[in-house]
Amino acid sequence: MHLHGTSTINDKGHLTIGGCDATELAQQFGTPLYVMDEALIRQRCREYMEAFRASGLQFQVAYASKAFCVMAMCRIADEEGLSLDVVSDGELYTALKAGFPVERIHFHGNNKTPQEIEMALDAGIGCFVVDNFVELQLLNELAKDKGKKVNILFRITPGVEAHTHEFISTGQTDSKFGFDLGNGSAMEAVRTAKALSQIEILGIHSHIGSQIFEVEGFKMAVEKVAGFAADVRNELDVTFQVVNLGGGFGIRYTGEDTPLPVSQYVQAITDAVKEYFTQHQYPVPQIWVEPGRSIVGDAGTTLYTVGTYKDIPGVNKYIAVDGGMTDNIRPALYGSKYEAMLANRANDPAEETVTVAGKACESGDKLIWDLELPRANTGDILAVSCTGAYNYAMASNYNRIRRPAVVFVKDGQADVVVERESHDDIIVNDVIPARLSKEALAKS
Ligand SMILES: Cc1ncc(COP(=O)(O)O)c(C=O)c1O
Ligand SMILES: N[C@@H](CCCC[NH3+])C(=O)O
Repeated sequence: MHLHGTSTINDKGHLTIGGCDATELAQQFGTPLYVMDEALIRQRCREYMEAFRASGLQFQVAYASKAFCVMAMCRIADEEGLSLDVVSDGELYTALKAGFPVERIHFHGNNKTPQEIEMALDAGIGCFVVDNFVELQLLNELAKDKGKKVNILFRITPGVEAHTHEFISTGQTDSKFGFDLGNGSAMEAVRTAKALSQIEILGIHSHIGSQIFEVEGFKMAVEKVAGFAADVRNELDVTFQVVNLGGGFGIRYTGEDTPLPVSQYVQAITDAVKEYFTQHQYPVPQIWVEPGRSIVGDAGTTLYTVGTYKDIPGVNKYIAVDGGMTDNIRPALYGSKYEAMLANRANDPAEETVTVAGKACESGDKLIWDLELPRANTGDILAVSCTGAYNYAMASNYNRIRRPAVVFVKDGQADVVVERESHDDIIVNDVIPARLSKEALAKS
């Protein structure tokens, strides 16, 4: 397993993260346990901020909180000077409760409810990334009711097609997100918004996909956005101050992944912005981005306790852990690959290839298909790396399995930032109607 961030092997042959012995963390906090390397999260935030500072452009780096949204993470994003992208009232509530400055929060989503819009307006949100015509009208009406003006970016689908880069999957025409550039609806959206009394047009937004390694897709998006901005200025006399290029910067889950350093993504984007906007004699706008995975992904490690072992001679060997698809749905959902090791026997040589299975009642509940490991024993601690993004965020209570705790580790200190769910948490929203109570049944 590749050792990310502050991870090392200590003289007991144990994996350590943030100066904490992972085997001891497992004992202290129980498993499954999400361990987040705080120094690595902060390092990634700083890499973005420094690369943008070096570009000389005005910018905002908005952490895409969908990747991992808990109050402690909002505090780190705030301390590091990032903005925040939220996509639901739940993420907004988390950020506000964490004291995140509301003017640096951006609200996304293709189907924001009236209640969500009102909550964001009441809070005084920094901007809405408007996705469609229904939202545009609704936003204007609700803002009028409240006597407020509201800043917006238009989310456009730039038509950067999947056939050029298979992984670029949200920027194409057939997408549930945004106003299409090619069919004229993006231009129509700007025309409509210009006539709406409460709407302040700040700029434009494009997000082309996730876990992207090359810079070409981003450059193509910038080229399209710059051309569109120039057309809008000519046709409608509207100048965009902000161009938001979304997230999608890839990370290394396994040796098959080949991400670039953050600074190279940022430089490619800022260079493209300078080049294409200057070509159109357009004032170079502020650049915003929305990285999620690349801020928190490789900072996360999940610790599990190995339970059962099953050898099907000549076919497969399974080790089962005390979590699985409920804390990491990504292998089952996308076929995602991960690396792992025995945290308590880090120096033991690999002896066999196993499939790591979860404990959910579902054949597809597998975390890793072909892991080289020493012969694992019941009670060993399995560490799966790169689980910081879209793991806790997408965790479920399937089979009424309780969601794990999350700890932040740094300089030998471990702090719980999310408590493990209790049995009572599992039933907290359950209601037994009076007619189904045991007493009522006894009477009938
Ligand atoms: C609009 C938008 N912004 C930002 C992100 C964050 O993407 P990533 O975690 O790949 O950086 C996403 C998710 O893909 C998204 O849909
Ligand atoms: N949840 C996805 C990414 C979706 C990005 C959100 N637009 C993942 O785990 O990789």
